[in-house]
Amino acid sequence: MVAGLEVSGASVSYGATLAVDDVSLTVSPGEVVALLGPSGSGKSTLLRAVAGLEPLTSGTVSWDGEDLVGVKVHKRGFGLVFQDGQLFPTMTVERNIAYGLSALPKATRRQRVAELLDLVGLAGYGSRRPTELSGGQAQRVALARSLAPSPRALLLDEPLSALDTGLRRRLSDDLSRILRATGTTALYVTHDHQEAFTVADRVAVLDHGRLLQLDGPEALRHAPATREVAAFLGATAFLTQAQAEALGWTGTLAVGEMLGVLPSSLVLDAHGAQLVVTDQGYTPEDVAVGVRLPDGQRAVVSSPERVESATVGVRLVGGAVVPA
Ligand SMILES: Nc1ncnc2c1ncn2[C@@H]1O[C@H](COP(=O)(O)OP(=O)(O)OP(=O)(O)O)[C@@H](O)[C@H]1O
Repeated sequence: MVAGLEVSGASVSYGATLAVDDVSLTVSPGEVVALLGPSGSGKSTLLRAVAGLEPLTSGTVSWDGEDLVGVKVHKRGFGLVFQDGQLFPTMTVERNIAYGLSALPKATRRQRVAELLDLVGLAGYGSRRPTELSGGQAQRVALARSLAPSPRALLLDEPLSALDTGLRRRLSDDLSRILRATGTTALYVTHDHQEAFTVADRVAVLDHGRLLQLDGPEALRHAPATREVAAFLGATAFLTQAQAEALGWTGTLAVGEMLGVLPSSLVLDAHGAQLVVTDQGYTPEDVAVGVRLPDGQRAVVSSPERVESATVGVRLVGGAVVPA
């Protein structure tokens, strides 16, 4: 028996669309697993199936070995957080958080609400209405409300995606801290790589309803299971040992392996291989310089400034090892 959440051979169809295709995964107690994938990859459908909001076409969802198929949403013991926290607009923040705590004596309830407000950094906001909160504050309240009844697991569907980028980064750090401080078991849907890698212990990469890989951030970065996963994580080119060495790489590939070139794999080096600059784009931190590799593939190197010449010297210092 596997403790925690176990999804086994789960499929969900909408008519002819197979939205989730034979997915199996486990989330151990206290673990946070992110479901990451492009739009339409089946992340939300899988989460909704775990929540009981979507029926499985086949497979099972269980908790501590107890089959949950047929168990109603509110009987599953999971907390849910959605993109728009769906707070009750006429209730104060305090009453929103206390919503699932009606069984507790009043004093205990108050104490629990105060604890949660403190946990999400909103002590003193209890008497406000949701309309008097910023988007980020509202999502913090939604999180506090879901955590209040101490659910056995939290299911979060793009909880930060309605927020602007800066706030999303800060809140994903906070979320990660809060989930760990409370030892919460969580399944977390996002299409944002950075958010997934910040919040989760392990990341499940989905595409076309299939689970491509489920691993820790380190393993995903350095050893993606397939070229498909590497490309999704940002690899733009795949090199043989000889091609990598020609760019200054000093590592060794085993037979049947290739090196995926990520944006962090190349550095500027005046004495390195001279490559044609194909395009340049500003990011808030740097200039992403597109270069043409000798075999015609495109890669990206980070530069502090715009490159004014037609070619630039680069050296390959790393990459993701993938099966050829
Ligand atoms: N209620 C529905 N009826 C019919 N098809 C649906 C329904 N919900 C989702 N789908 C289809 O199922 C597939 C998976 O959708 P899902 O919303 O799970 O993807 P997602 O990875 O969460 O995407 P996004 O990041 O855009 O929210 C898509 O092809 C989608 O069009």
